[in-house]
Amino acid sequence: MSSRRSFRISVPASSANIGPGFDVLGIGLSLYLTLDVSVDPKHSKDSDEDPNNCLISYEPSSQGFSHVPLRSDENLITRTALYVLRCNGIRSFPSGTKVHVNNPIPLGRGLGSSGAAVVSGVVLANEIGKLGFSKQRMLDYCLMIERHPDNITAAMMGGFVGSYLRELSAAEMERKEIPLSEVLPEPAGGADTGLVPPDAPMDIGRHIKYDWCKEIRCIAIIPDFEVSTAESRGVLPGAYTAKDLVFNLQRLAVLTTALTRSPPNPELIYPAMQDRIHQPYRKTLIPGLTEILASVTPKTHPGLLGICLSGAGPTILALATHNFDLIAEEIVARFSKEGITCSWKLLEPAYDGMTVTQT
Ligand SMILES: Nc1ncnc2c1ncn2[C@@H]1O[C@H](COP(=O)(O)OP(=O)(O)OP(=O)(O)O)[C@@H](O)[C@H]1O
Ligand SMILES: N[C@@H](CCO)C(=O)O
Repeated sequence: MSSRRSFRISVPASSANIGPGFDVLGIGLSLYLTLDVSVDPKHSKDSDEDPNNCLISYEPSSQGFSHVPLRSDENLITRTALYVLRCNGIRSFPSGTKVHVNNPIPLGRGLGSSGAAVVSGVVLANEIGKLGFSKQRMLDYCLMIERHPDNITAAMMGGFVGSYLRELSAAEMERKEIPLSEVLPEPAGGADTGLVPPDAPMDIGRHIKYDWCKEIRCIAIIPDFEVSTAESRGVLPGAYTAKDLVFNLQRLAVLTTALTRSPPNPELIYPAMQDRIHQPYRKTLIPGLTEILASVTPKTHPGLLGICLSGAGPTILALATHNFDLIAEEIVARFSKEGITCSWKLLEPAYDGMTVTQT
């Protein structure tokens, strides 16, 4: 009997922060990274070319097709998987592993491409290594790699979520890979020294899934340039005034419930999506940001509920109930005045998050 296996992993894009919820709020969005995975020992020759037995390919229409690395210890998806496998005593992929990636999520635009890649990598290891982890346990591994829980939790769990990292003990903090400021800078677990990387602590991330008012849809206006999350965090200050913190906390408290109520109230939501913690500082990286956020309002554009920077930018997220084209075209036109071209997409929340299907 053949021991061939094949399955598909699907992980949604996400938008983090939603204005005041910096590093806290996220929404899974209906744009999916998929991995078609097969393990067939009869095809071991193909995968033997990779040091860890994994032949990676990308659909030509994928974002990043021309430049994402295809070596398994360099590609973010497979190096994440290798890290999880090695934590669990498995050094490499089984002979004959093939991973075909289809990625419609633009890279470095604030739509959670790295979060989706990390989630898919952890799930890949869980399936390949038959590790039997729950989504909650897989989140721990994801959070060892990408530290802010907002995109990761939305991608894994789906829907509209609030999340935080639990306080780590002194012993846990000593481990040099926690907290990582950004995505793993080095290949998984470093070079393959044969050492087992330290395992992820339990229950690093805590979350709650909110309801979502079904009339609200998500417009993503995506400029044609990248801002890396590292760069976009680099412009933030190290400390904030109590006034600015209270400004965000007050809005956050109202926003999470306002987005669940039907009919949604633009007079409550629009001001509740304002922020003083990250957006004002990121305007230096995103020409036109301040003007766009201030001038496209429910009064100028009926149907609009609220507007914010998506994740670390440069994508703008507009929440609306109707008039999607007019809202998107206005923002596209405003970016155009800055010499920036954009595309836009009308998306729904991805309520289920990551899924695995046997194929
Ligand atoms: N499908 C993928 N395959 C391989 N590498 C990927 C993939 N998706 C993302 N990456 C890596 O992640 C990088 C983008 O991560 P970054 O955190 O800067 O932006 P983002 O996740 O798109 O935005 P944000 O975190 O603000 O939502 C890419 O440049 C690439 O190195
Ligand atoms: N909360 C994060 C999301 C990007 O990963 C940020 O805004 O930097």
